[in-house]
Amino acid sequence: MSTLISHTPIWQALQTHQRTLTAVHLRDLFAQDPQRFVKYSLSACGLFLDFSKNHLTGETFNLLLDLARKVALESRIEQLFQGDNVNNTEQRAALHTALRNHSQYPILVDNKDVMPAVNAVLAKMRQFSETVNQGKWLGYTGKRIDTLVNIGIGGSDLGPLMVVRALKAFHIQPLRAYFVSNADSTQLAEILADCNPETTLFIVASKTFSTQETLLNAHSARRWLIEKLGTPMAVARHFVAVSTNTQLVQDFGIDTANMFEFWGWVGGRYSLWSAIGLSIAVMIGMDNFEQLLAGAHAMDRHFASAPLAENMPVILGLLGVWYSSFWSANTHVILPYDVALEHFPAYLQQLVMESLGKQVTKQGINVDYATCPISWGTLGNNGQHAFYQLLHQGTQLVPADFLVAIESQHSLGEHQFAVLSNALAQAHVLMQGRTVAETRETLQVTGLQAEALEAAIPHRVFKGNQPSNTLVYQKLTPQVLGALIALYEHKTFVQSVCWGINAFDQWGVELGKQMASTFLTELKNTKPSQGYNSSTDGLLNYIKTRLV
Ligand SMILES: O=P(O)(O)OC[C@H]1O[C@H](O)[C@H](O)[C@@H](O)[C@@H]1O
Repeated sequence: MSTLISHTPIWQALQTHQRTLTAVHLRDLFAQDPQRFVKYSLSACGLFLDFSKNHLTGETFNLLLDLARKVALESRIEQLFQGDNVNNTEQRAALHTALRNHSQYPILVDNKDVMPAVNAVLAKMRQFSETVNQGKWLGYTGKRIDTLVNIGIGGSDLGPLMVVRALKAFHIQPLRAYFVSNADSTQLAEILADCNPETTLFIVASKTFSTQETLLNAHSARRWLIEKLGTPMAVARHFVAVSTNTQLVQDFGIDTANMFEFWGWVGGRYSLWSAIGLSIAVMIGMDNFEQLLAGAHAMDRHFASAPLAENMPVILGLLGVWYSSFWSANTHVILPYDVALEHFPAYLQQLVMESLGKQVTKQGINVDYATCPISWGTLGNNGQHAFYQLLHQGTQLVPADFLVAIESQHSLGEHQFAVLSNALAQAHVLMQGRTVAETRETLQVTGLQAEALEAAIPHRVFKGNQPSNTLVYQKLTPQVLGALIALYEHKTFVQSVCWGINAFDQWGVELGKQMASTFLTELKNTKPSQGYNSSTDGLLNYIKTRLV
């Protein structure tokens, strides 16, 4: 599209419609329509979505669907799945869906079906993970591997870390996994202190194999191993690599027989389904990894085939656009009521903000509407005792997603009732609020004097009207988790299509990296730094004189 979507009648219709809704409280929408829950909820792939607690009427829904049609969402979804150049600034496809294509339909990239290569890597991952799981992959001194250390950052860390932690109940014993990502040596040093060099396997995960933090950590880990085991020969039994760059893997000193390949058309933040998920495959076993892929594939099929009005990622994506671009919601909070999903909000931050934190369209035109919200969140139960105050009585509109497991991974009697009642209570109160009259009524029974009672009311009123989605699933299995992740991937894609932006590049991270390499040289240069600006020069020189 050459013009901005904001200059079309449908966008303007949504703006006008939004103004009519600002005065309508969510509780009124429920009062007006007893069918809201039935109308605005649906199931797909083991997930149940209630989106009725949103600033949404039948008219809103229709207008949002018109927006989806205006941006030709259905054909854009088709293009994504068939391997078109959807990532136009890098001239490539974004085919994470091919990695979990359990239907095995051919997917062509440059006229070549990618499925045989995908299947070959999956087979290699199976063979490797089974060898490790059966205790047949031996370290240099002949001992079985019991510890994995994944060295990677960004998409080569957040996805595998999140899934490995989420599926702890499925871990194969006696394996344990660590994740090293940060350049601060404290992280690696503390992990190595817990590792036995004879039984530790390092997975160096990097799409480019040129990421500063990852290479630093990989080199330090290799030095540690050689020092402990006394010979560089040990590296072959204790290091494997996952990358698209064979040459750099070889240059690092890892035998390509121990390399697991993936491809340029897999974006870093969409890569946990590829060999980047090797730590997952080893920790939960390849059969469970396949279940994760199957869950994602089921969501892919749903996304590609369900009508727009019954399509879960489409609905979530349209609501995302609705709040960012029309309601000025600057943030979106993710609130899992499932400890297994502790790392899900952090994982989503990269998926959402690296994909949608863009200010120009795919054609390079500056947008004149808000795009990506700040994505944040933490375990809901903990958040209640930390930041929910702001959600309830602050001044900002904060759309929320409640992620609710009916069953915990480990059942201990009463606990799950507490979890579920809290999740339901928070979503309810955020929407419903408590009016002045209701607050007064509540306070009257406390026997407060009239004046004190009136003074107390404003502090105890809840405006409510905070929108939320509630996603419920029975229990987090590999399959459910696969579907959940794919749901958010596709939601993100839907938003990108509506905003006309590229969800698959990340030019915004480059300049900082380049500057860091300039400042690395500056820090090592004993002469005073000058010529940047007084703050940067001042900080460089302050730190340089104190470097030990
Ligand atoms: O996998 P790598 O090539 O090491 O990249 C790791 C990460 O670094 C980059 O800076 C990108 O912003 C991320 O999208 C990527 O996931």
